[in-house]
Amino acid sequence: MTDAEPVLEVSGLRRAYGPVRAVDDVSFTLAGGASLGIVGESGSGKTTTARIVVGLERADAGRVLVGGRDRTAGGRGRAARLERARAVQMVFQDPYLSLDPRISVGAALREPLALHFPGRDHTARVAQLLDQVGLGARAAGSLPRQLSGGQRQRVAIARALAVEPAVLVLDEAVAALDVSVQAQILNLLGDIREQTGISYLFITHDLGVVRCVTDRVLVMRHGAVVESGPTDRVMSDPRHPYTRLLLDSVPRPGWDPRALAAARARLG
Ligand SMILES: Nc1ncnc2c1ncn2[C@@H]1O[C@H](COP(=O)(O)OP(=O)(O)OP(=O)(O)O)[C@@H](O)[C@H]1O
Repeated sequence: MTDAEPVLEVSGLRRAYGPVRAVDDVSFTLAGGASLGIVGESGSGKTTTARIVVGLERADAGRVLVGGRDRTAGGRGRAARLERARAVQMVFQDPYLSLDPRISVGAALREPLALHFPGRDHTARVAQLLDQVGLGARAAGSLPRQLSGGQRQRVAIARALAVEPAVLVLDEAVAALDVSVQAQILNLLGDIREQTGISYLFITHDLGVVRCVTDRVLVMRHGAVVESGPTDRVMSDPRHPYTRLLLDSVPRPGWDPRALAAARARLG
């Protein structure tokens, strides 16, 4: 954990869908260069929280400050939306859905660059982004279907990084990948954080992922935060019974950090 200024401050967030309290008074901060996990079972409110943070969903109450600026109110105009998008970007679970099948990788990367930095030549930046996510410049000419699932997720990450956001929100970003590819993508995300000082908000149901890539974790249940703290402490000494239950019922056998470490070692 760093002592850096918070890049993201969320306080008193609430969102209900009819009688369902999807997000029920959620507060947290994310420091510059830090990685915070939000864990919880299906329906606990993780995705709704993430979508409010990036501006895809409105909150009934509460505040979202990014870089000290309030992003909760207003923000419907084009300039406000662009400004928010520059600060916070999101990577989704399924790059098949987030990448347009008709658009080449190079064009997909040029899109946000043209939107945010119009009138410039982005050729060098596209090559740099592909390099940053471990894809060669030749990938620029490929269509999504010509790439593997892991390569597509690398493209989605590159596109999210294009505008150099302060915060990347990753919603189950490795859940659709098989274990060895998950390990590669988690490694890549670790490297990118080290190189750029970007902050991550990592939404996942997978405690193995949390252990690998976060320094702090927030445990959600029924829309509320039941426990939070340094990941090591929460994993080794859970204080809330629900956290203990989650730890005792790791969702997929064989998906544990040792398997990840071994897969990483094999991949070099
Ligand atoms: N657009 C919506 N309309 C109605 N109910 C919704 C909507 N979005 C979420 N909910 C409900 O809010 C609750 C929290 O959902 P949310 O998707 O945030 O949880 P989650 O922890 O991300 O779960 P999952 O991992 O399954 O996505 C659930 O009960 C869900 O059914």
